[in-house]
Amino acid sequence: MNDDGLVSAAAWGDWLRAQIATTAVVERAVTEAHGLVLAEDAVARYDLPLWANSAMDGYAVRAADLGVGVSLRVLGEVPAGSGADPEMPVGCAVRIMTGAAVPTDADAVIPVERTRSADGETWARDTVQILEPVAEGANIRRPGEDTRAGTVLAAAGTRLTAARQAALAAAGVERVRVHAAPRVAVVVTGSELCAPGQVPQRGQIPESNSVLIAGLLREVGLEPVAVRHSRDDAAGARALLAELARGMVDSSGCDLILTTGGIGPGTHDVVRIALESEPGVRGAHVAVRPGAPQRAGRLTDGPLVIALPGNPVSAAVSFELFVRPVLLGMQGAARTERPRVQAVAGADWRGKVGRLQVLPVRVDDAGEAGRTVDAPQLCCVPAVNPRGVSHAVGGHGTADGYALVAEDRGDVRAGETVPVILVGS
Ligand SMILES: Nc1nc2c(c(=O)[nH]1)N[C@H]1C(S)=C(S)[C@@H](COP(=O)(O)OP(=O)(O)OC[C@H]3O[C@@H](n4cnc5c(N)ncnc54)[C@H](O)[C@@H]3O)O[C@H]1N2
Ligand code: MOO
Repeated sequence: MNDDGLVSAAAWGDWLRAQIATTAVVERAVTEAHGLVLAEDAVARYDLPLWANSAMDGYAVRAADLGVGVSLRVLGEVPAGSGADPEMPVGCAVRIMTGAAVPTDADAVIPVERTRSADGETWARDTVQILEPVAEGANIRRPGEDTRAGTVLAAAGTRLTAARQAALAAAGVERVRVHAAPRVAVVVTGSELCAPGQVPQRGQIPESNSVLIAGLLREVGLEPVAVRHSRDDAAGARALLAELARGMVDSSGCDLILTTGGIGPGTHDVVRIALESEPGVRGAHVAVRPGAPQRAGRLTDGPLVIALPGNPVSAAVSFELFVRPVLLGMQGAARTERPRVQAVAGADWRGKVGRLQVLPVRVDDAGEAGRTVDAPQLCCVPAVNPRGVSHAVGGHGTADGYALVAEDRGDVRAGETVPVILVGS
């Protein structure tokens, strides 16, 4: 790959992946591991459910004792959390609550609604009458019917979502081995940028890329270790990158520096100027719209740097296509790309053969495009004007996803199907 040559999006992604070093493997409490990627399989320690337990508030019974109008002697009560296992002679019942361990002698639970007490109260004290019998096994959640002890609940390479974390906690897994979260520093560049809340003077704009990139990092479970702004001053930008590379952000340094802006051919494009002398850093014109200019590589004895274009939508698209997979790859994730869904285009738009087009779209399941098809399905319409995407930070904020129009496709016509990455929920 030549510096500043035209490369496909796939080739640029492959080259970036080849630069990745996976982060250290560390042990964490399951409760502290949300969003991290498992370095080893996590195996259920307990059966789920752990005990035969009741799915209903009612009476633990022997199914063979039941019949319409039959009365059973009530021996007592087993609430959830009780360790009691009362003996149940024939013709007896025990009040039992949802989640409570079912007595060994019982083989069914009859919901309280299918019973009557002698005194008209909901719950019988001494004798309960059966209104509608249940079959053997009814309303008992069997040990291991969900998951057996010894089952791999989450394989190495899996990211711990809240649901996976909860599954591990429920199955008695206390600690997991995970890849440490990559430490990411963010640098935005541009002398035209003013801080949020400051009133822009002529030529200035409110800075938004740091909000975008820090937020996208949080959406992938990472808190940036530093967010800095460099003016368009080459010496200052070089000094800031060197400072971050030396690990002066905090005592532990960073694994990745993400920059936005300043990578074009302009006289003030300071990130390009600062990185041009770095032997491990490559620049390329990637065949993708938006997000064509890209520069990345490893600083000498230092972290990986990925320099994204400054246009806000170009930066966001570049993050989705190139940075997110790198962040997950650094953590050994088995899956580094989001799934794609098919959606019907609700409008015509122009494409360009030879470029992967990544168009921010609004997606719904009954929108304008729904009228062009018989069955309800996902529809997408451009969230920005397809002729001017890269700067359209406002329209981009209304998008739910990115339509991906392949390099060989060109124009898209209403009613055609396009793959979409959903990002907005
Ligand atoms: N002669 C050429 N000019 C440009 C080319 C080219 O190939 N030849 N490519 C264009 C494309 S495509 C892109 S993308 C941009 C990339 O330029 P930079 O990465 O150098 O970005 P900047 O010039 O610094 O900024 C571009 C644009 O984005 C705004 N911006 C930058 N940072 C922020 C921020 N933190 N928050 C909000 N907005 C930001 C900036 O004001 C500019 O409007 O180059 C084209 N030009
Ligand atoms: O590549 Mo630029 O990101 O099209 O606007």
